[in-house]
Amino acid sequence: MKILVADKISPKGVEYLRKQAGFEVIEAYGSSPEKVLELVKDVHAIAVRSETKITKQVLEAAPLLKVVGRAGVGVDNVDVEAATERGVVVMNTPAGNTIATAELTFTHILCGARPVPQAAASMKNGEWNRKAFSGIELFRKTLGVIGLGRIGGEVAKRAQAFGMRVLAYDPYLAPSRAKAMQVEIATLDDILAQADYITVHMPLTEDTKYMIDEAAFEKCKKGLRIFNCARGGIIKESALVEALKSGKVAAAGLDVFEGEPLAKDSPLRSMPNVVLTPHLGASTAEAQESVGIEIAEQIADVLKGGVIRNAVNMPSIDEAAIKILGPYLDLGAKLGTLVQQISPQQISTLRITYWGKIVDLDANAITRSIQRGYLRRISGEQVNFVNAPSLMQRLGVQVETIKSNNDCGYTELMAVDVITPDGKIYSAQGTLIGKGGQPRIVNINSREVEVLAEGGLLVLENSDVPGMVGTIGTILGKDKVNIADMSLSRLTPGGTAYMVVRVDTEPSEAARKEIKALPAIKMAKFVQL
Ligand SMILES: NC(=O)C1=CN([C@@H]2O[C@H](COP(=O)(O)OP(=O)(O)OC[C@H]3O[C@@H](n4cnc5c(N)ncnc54)[C@H](O)[C@@H]3O)[C@@H](O)[C@H]2O)C=CC1
Ligand SMILES: O=C(O)C(=O)COP(=O)(O)O
Repeated sequence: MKILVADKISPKGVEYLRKQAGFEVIEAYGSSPEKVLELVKDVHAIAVRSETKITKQVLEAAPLLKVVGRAGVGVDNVDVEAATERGVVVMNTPAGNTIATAELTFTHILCGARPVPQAAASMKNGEWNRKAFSGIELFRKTLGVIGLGRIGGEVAKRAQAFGMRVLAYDPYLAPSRAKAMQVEIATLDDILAQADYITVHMPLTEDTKYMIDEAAFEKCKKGLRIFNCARGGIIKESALVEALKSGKVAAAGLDVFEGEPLAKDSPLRSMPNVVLTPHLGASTAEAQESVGIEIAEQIADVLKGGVIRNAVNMPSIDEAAIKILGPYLDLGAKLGTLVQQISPQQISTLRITYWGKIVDLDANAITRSIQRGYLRRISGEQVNFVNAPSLMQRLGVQVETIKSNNDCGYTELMAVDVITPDGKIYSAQGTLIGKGGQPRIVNINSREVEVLAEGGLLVLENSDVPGMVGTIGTILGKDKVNIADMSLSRLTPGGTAYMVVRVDTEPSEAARKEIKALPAIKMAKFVQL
């Protein structure tokens, strides 16, 4: 397995990857986009920070790629949608650089209050100027924290220790977290109107882009001090420059920019009351060691087929959950492929119902496994846990899941129904039986059956006439196909009967034709689970 370390991560992380049996590590930092396209052609994993861009083109140039690991938080440099479609897991390390970034933010806040960088630069110039560099205090001032997640929360704590009043705006925040943090929950307008200091800590999204623009600065107090150690573009740079010029903003501290690296001629570089750092939030020894080792371990786990942690494009499943979920994922995949093989090619809905104990499990993972099973014969090797939902969406199939509390007659049961555009339903139900959780199919197309969900199944619908079992047995015997298991079902004697025959090997085309040609046979399908 080949791993490309495309941005500089901790040597300990690289070392961890090198030590894994069968892993080959290539370190190539600062490569041009063309060089990246060349480097990825035979790699199974790529480790990045925020520099190397993993675009759609890069993903297309990497047919073996399974995982992109981001040693840090923001995945803005990765085309996550394209990765998801290609079944590539994108993962980050959400907590490893929280403190480092909170501390850098606080450094910026302090430098916004007291012009230490400017005073230090003047000392280096041989000056002794005590008049030009006076400041203000943080004590009893109001700090507006926009985005009270991991980093915003740590900044708020530090501000409280400095005796600041903290207002927080975060529309997704649970009131209990705000209460626990002892911050005042506010609207964005409250913050703009009341804050002496504002700091932003959210990802750059459609909602957060230019959240602080000309109109927002209009609403602020004169002399505002503002900081961005999250993502460039949350504060509109051109509006900030104007607000600094007019005196509306007294000081600003920026670690991130609309374009990185920041243009040499950016007006921000020459403004005296602005402190700039080149995206250093996560650049501490501790944070880099933490995220570097973490991402290396996460990548190794994925490549070895183990747990998937901190994926941003699929639910993460830990080791304990995998142990519990394993048999359900297997049963789900089998039911998915079974219904696909007994139904028409075009369907409009895949409806999944869970009963009993399964209702309390992480159904999201099982639902993905069912979709992966359904797509196995349609999308082949390309389908996996990551892209199964988006492939279903591309086919225009709606996926519905129902958790039912009704009595289903089993301790646990899952049903997969496909509904065709003209409203016909094809279905399969399964459960786990015994200590080891043996997967059993207990219903096909509303007929009760009882067969182990494994290997090949001959699913037959026939008129309930004497001698059918013998006839089928003889045809299969002639074909040297051994019967492992058989289940018969009928609603009324002499009506339509259902026969599910589990076979050790696949019947030949000739044998299948012979079965289909029998006058009593209404439907005959060979299904491979
Ligand atoms: N300068 C640097 O080197 C670093 C920058 N970062 C960036 O810092 C930012 C925050 O990181 P974390 O705190 O770890 O993330 P987080 O996910 O813990 O917190 C983000 C918060 O933003 C909130 N949010 C989302 N949309 C919002 C909106 N429209 N208005 C207000 N709040 C909104 C969310 O509810 C969440 O609480 C990210 O953009 C990350 O990429 C992170 C690490 C280093
Ligand atoms: O983790 C983040 O979101 C960061 O912005 C840190 O970026 P970096 O790893 O220092 O290039």
